[in-house]
Amino acid sequence: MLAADAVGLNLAEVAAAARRRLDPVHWDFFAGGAGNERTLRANEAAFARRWLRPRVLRAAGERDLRLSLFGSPVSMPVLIAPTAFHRLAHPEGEVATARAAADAGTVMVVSMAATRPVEEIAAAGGPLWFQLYPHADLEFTATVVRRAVAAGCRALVVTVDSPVFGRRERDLRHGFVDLPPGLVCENMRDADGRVRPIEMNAGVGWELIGALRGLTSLPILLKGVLHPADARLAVEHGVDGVLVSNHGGRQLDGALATLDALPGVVAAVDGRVPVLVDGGLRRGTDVLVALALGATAVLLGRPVLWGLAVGGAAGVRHVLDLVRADLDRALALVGVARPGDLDADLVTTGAPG
Ligand SMILES: Cc1cc2nc3c(=O)[nH]c(=O)nc-3n(C[C@H](O)[C@H](O)[C@H](O)COP(=O)(O)O)c2cc1C
Ligand SMILES: CC(C)CC(=O)C(=O)O
Repeated sequence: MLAADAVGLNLAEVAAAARRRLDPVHWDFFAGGAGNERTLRANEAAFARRWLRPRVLRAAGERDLRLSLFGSPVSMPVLIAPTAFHRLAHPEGEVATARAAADAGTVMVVSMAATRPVEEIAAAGGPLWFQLYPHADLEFTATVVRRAVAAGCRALVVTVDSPVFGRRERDLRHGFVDLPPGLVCENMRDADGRVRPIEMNAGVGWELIGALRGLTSLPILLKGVLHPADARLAVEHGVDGVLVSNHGGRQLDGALATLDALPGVVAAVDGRVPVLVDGGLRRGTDVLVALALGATAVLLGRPVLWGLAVGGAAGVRHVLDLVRADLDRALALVGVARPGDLDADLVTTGAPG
């Protein structure tokens, strides 16, 4: 284990430690967002606008954070969001992240832009889900999906907020356009073993869901839904879960903060499938607010990369442990034992005082 004071007492301190260790170009790739980074900032700011109205004398007792998601049992409603290029943060890359996820008993969503083969990531532990960018070439998509399924991935997370690539000016300024020599997107190999470039696909429509259903019987989640009408369409097209996300502010700058989008999506979905959310969660109390507003679980993006940069698998584990302990304490302090028992009534935007 890492000494807590060596890596940080909270995620902001872990981020600061990561920044000291990382190449500034890679720090900016991880930390940055699109355009003016309004959405990037808004994700965290949305949590700062919520206040908790705890209940007292509820005799809630010991907390129990466990739940089961799409057939994957998890020890807490906090999962690892898909993020690209973990080998920029640590030589072991996604394998270290997967080991931490397995030790912590949670799901890691493997990015299609992972820098370790999905088979090696799976060997480090599970459960894993696999994130997919919808590629124009369905045959290629089929190759990738078959490989992820064979490796043991238990759900597909299809990213739909990226018909084109967001404009990330930090990367443009640094001229960071590709992985350094020696690193490739190991899961972008076609049937002949050649690595394809990551491609965005502006031509894809709702027929995608049916096409993916033809490839796999795995649960399908849509990642990147903000509009209630799309949430409704997603359910009508038979998706198994909706992930409210604006890609950590890296795609459409000016897009709504995910916490502000969440209640509309939850209302539109109306309990028919689980709603998950990511973006800007940095404290157990943030997790609690998202769950109270209707999310079944949340995902962490950047904080996992900070932990990885600081201490490999132990660093990621430290991040997950911090959030778990913080969530547990926050639940006790609002008088609730199980995340599923949280209620929107505990959260208010009312100004304090
Ligand atoms: C460096 C980085 C790389 C990312 N790569 C991917 C990716 O490959 N696929 C994807 O669907 N989302 C990707 N995302 C978005 C995350 O899955 C997630 O939506 C976002 O990071 C959550 O916000 P947070 O970083 O504030 O926790 C990436 C985010 C970051 C920061
Ligand atoms: C480089 C991309 C493939 C991944 C990424 O940065 C993102 O999805 O935000």
